[in-house]
Amino acid sequence: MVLSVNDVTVTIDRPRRTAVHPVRGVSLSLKAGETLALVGESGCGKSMTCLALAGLLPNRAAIASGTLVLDGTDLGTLSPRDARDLRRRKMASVFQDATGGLNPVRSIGWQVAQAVRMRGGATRHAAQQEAVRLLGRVGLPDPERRAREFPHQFSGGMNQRAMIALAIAGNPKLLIADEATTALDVTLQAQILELIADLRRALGMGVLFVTHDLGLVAQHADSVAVMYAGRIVERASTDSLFANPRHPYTQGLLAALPDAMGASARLASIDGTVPPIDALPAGCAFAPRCVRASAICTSTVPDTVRGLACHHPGPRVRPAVPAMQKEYS
Ligand SMILES: Nc1ncnc2c1ncn2[C@@H]1O[C@H](COP(=O)(O)OP(=O)(O)OP(=O)(O)O)[C@@H](O)[C@H]1O
Repeated sequence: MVLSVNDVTVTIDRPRRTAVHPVRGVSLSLKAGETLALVGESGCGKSMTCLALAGLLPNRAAIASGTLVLDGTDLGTLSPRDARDLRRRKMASVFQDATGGLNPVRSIGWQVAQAVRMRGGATRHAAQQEAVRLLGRVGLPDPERRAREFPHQFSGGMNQRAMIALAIAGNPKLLIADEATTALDVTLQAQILELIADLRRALGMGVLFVTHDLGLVAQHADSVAVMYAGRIVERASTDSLFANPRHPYTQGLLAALPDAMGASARLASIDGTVPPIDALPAGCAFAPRCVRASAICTSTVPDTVRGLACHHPGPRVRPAVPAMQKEYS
């Protein structure tokens, strides 16, 4: 396993108020070469999960319990410094707002070359050449010249591409991409996802990606974890999740997909909203929005059994949305 996340809870301390838990008992695993998509509505805890894995939680937020095993090493057994080093060597992350991840006083090429050297141990010259090649691969025109430029000379989209080059430089074992390509135009987004897929296949990189786009999930992910109010409510292979979602929340998300045939672009969003994390209902957090909720749902949090956390899992009641075909294997 490239990554095992076991029962991880993230706590945010709040001055003079009770702490909140944006991530609650999350378990995930990722094999080499596998792509796992993390999906769910806004505010479900996807970004907090990624930040926890990447060691980038904001102030006052921390992993309160659970374990993270990265490429065979339990990060909890390491000193903070060693944990940071291990993460730096083995994993890379790209978030939607890229600019914060770049150093303003170093050229783009220098930064990518540094990442190549840090992970791969290449010579300086080879790392510089590799940096130019990577900048070309993420779609930067004239990469040799662009490599000498600084982040402020780049547009937002170009910086996003530079961040992706930086992330995949030196072949990390694990790539965490949190809405990493959302800001890019559709063609470039497709190119970058293809590039990531190439690297995944060629180098056995594990990819955890967060997206709101279920079409991308169908095309690029091997498996899917559906998150709701800080918990994983359903985990399954992409094929089985799209063909036979079992959790009412997953069924709601899939029903919100426009008809794959384009016949009706019905966006039937799920009634209600995600509860705020400081006012979660007792029992299953989805119960107030759930068509199948019964008394037990409002009193008892469901255990996760074979990847499903639901008291009443079952086939969907709505008409089926045609399963989307995977474009890449
Ligand atoms: N610093 C903070 N203090 C308190 N609560 C926070 C803080 N940061 C985030 N949250 C809360 O944590 C929860 C999870 O947020 P998170 O950003 O992980 O969701 P998300 O699923 O990634 O949403 P999106 O798709 O919009 O990025 C939300 O309810 C959010 O309001």
